[in-house]
Amino acid sequence: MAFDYDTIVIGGGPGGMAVAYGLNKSQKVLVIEGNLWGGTCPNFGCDPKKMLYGVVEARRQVIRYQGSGLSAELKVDWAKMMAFKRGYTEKIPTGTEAGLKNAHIDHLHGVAEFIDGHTLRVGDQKVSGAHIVIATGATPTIPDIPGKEAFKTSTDFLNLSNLPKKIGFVGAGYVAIELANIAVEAGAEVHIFQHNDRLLRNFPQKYTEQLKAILTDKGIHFHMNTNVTALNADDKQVEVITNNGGSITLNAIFAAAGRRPNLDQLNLPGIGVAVEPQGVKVDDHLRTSVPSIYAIGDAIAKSVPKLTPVSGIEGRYVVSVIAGETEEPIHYPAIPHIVFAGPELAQVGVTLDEAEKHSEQYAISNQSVGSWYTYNRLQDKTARVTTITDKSSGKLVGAVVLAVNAEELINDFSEIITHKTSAKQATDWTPIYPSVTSDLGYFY
Ligand SMILES: Cc1cc2nc3c(=O)[nH]c(=O)nc-3n(C[C@H](O)[C@H](O)[C@H](O)COP(=O)(O)OP(=O)(O)OC[C@H]3O[C@@H](n4cnc5c(N)ncnc54)[C@H](O)[C@@H]3O)c2cc1C
Ligand SMILES: NC(=O)c1ccc[n+]([C@@H]2O[C@H](COP(=O)([O-])OP(=O)(O)OC[C@H]3O[C@@H](n4cnc5c(N)ncnc54)[C@H](O)[C@@H]3O)[C@@H](O)[C@H]2O)c1
Repeated sequence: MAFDYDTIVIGGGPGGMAVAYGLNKSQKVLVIEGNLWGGTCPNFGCDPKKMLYGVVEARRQVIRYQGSGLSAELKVDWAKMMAFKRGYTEKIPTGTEAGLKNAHIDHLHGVAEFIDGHTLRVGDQKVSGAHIVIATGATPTIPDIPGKEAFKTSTDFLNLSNLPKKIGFVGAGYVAIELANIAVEAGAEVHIFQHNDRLLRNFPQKYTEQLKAILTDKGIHFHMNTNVTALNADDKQVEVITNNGGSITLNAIFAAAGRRPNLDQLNLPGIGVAVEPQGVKVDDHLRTSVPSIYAIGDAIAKSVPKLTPVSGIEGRYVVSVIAGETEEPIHYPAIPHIVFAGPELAQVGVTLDEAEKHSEQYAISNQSVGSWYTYNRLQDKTARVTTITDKSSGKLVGAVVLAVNAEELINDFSEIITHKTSAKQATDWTPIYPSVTSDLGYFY
């Protein structure tokens, strides 16, 4: 049977793009995008978030240096900071589309819906492919409570033209903590409502409690064990009603209670693709229950974190499966994850909980490093690093870092873990001195 395309990709985010560019060399490929070319990460996720984070962190670093040679009092100009962000994001959709044109990859703007395992409807067009890859990402979950129409999302936050005076977040995960930190540093009164007593559940509690204390010192109000039960909004303000009988009036409330896969418009039940609450069900070759259809990225149910690099790994893996280059199941390297909260909290590999449970197998080294040269230089007094080594091999298998520049050390640790580097190999070279990497030898 002849199809219009060898492979059709639904979703023009990091996952979908990895598939399109990977297969384009050998196949006729089509990418379909229903919203902004480039997807969540560069338009309303990682990249714009980190541009705002960079500005507020620069101000915070000046505060850390008070008494060490800097004394300026800096204020965040929200409108100018947003203009800086827009200078980047406004070019993303057209730039991404231009990249597809230059690479001669066919692309279609519109929302795709399955007709059968090989055919899609996009508006009034029908297109068919020998393979179809679902790379549709995820979208914020809106808590189902009376007045829920008043909820704004992370996308709205990253587009706010003015910073509201008093704002709240429902949830205490990555999105809430990162955006709350930006808002409080920029001068807002910030409230976080979390239904249990745990923030950032994917990180060790000892570290999240330390981060919570730091963020509380910055002025964030944590309302733990608190359910938001209703919202009562007018044009200017929103009354947030909670289960413990209280209420607080804010100028904006953001839903940051997780993200759900974008599957509603695909007609997956209609064509027999199995779905779980966390996303499309896939096997260890990222095949769905319909053999011609694969799924990747934030749209799938999986145990690894839903992050941009993971969507990329899965996209490149599906390329090799579809191209017939591998029959091996997908193998994930050690995947670092981080919350950019000034300081940054990052983790990779075997978790601290796991290491504590299996003390016969793992050795844990927990060090307060605030007085080390690298962290003292930055006046990062609360910096802390935990390394986890396998007792039998002596090799590093996990790490947690809380520091203003945790992204750097965690990247080093990830590389060491991924390549199963021995302590000798890890330190048998000459990094720049002084630098984060030149400290590696002290962790062994
Ligand atoms: C505020 C925020 C901050 C983040 N920060 C980080 C970070 O610092 N680091 C990190 O690694 N990750 C971060 N993430 C997560 C990261 O953005 C995602 O993991 C990543 O974008 C997933 O890529 P994807 O290709 O799977 O999906 P997406 O990037 O979501 O792309 C999917 C695309 O599919 C399109 N689509 C959906 N349904 C259809 C349809 N039926 N037809 C056609 N097109 C469709 C969507 O419009 C979208 O453009 C952040 C996310 C958010 C929200
Ligand atoms: N730095 C990063 O890499 C980064 C940044 C932002 C987002 N992300 C990605 O986006 C995903 C979504 O982030 P997120 O923060 O929305 O989700 P999350 O799953 O990290 O956190 C959701 C939080 O909301 C809480 N919650 C759920 N329902 C609630 C309710 N009704 N009331 C109060 N609290 C409630 C949960 O207990 C949890 O603490 C992340 O899992 C991650 O994959 C990554």
